[in-house]
Amino acid sequence: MFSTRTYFGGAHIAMATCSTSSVDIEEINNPGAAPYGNFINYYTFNPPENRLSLLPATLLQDLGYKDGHQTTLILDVGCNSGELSVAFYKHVVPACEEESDRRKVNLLGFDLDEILIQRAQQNNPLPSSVSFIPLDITKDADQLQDYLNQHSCSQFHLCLCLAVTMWVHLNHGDAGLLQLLSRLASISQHLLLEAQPWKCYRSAARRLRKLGRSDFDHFKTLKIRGDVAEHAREHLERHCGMELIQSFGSTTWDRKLLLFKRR
Ligand SMILES: C[S@@+](CC[C@H](N)C(=O)[O-])C[C@H]1O[C@@H](n2cnc3c(N)ncnc32)[C@H](O)[C@@H]1O
Repeated sequence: MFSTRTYFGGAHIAMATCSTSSVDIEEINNPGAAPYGNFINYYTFNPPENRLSLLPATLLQDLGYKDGHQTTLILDVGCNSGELSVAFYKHVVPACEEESDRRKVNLLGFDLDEILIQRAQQNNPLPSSVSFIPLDITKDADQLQDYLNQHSCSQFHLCLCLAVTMWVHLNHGDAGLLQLLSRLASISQHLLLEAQPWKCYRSAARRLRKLGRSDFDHFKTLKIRGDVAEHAREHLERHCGMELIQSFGSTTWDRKLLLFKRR
């Protein structure tokens, strides 16, 4: 196992070393430097707009969460330094809305990397609506239940799980990936999922070997491989009571944004 944050000569390899335009951060970054995908400079390579441009600003209304009738809770899994969390919030809750309406939409972001969470907390421009906590989703999720209880809700209305699945999969194996999906499905009405494609796994493992470090704990024994997003869809639909309701197309990194809904 890796310690949560170990740096080996900087967290990224220069983009100039990459020859194809579709190469993405999980391929160009040094996984030895950020073995959980906890890159310190993630948003310099993957600005929030890359994904937000695919999502309608009316997403919450489209899902039936409108007119401030109820508290709407959003969960951001593996939120890194919080830039996408805040940008997503601003994207779906326009600034022109009354402050009271903004308060009715609350976003909780969490990440296992405490330093990234400190940065997210320090730079948070919307502390009355957006909050960040350190949490490893593969361990204990009591804090998520506490948050739901505080807001008198049984589930998050929308859960974002963007560019996290590969890191849980590589570090915790097939069982860890399926547990993650099951756990998120059990606490969410809607789940927006961006799973990294298999080519990113190969690149992450290759980079680690180049550093002379042992492989990710589970890479060679993974049975879930190939079309990971399709495997995730199957698991969510067959075992978690969710259904795919929309695909928002592919990002510039060739990743789909899949929206699931509790049946
Ligand atoms: C590639 S970044 C993606 C950040 C953000 N979700 C986005 O898409 O912009 C992956 C993040 O997942 C976090 N992460 C990985 N495994 C995690 C776990 N078990 N629990 C919580 N966060 C985790 C990493 O620390 C990292 O910040």
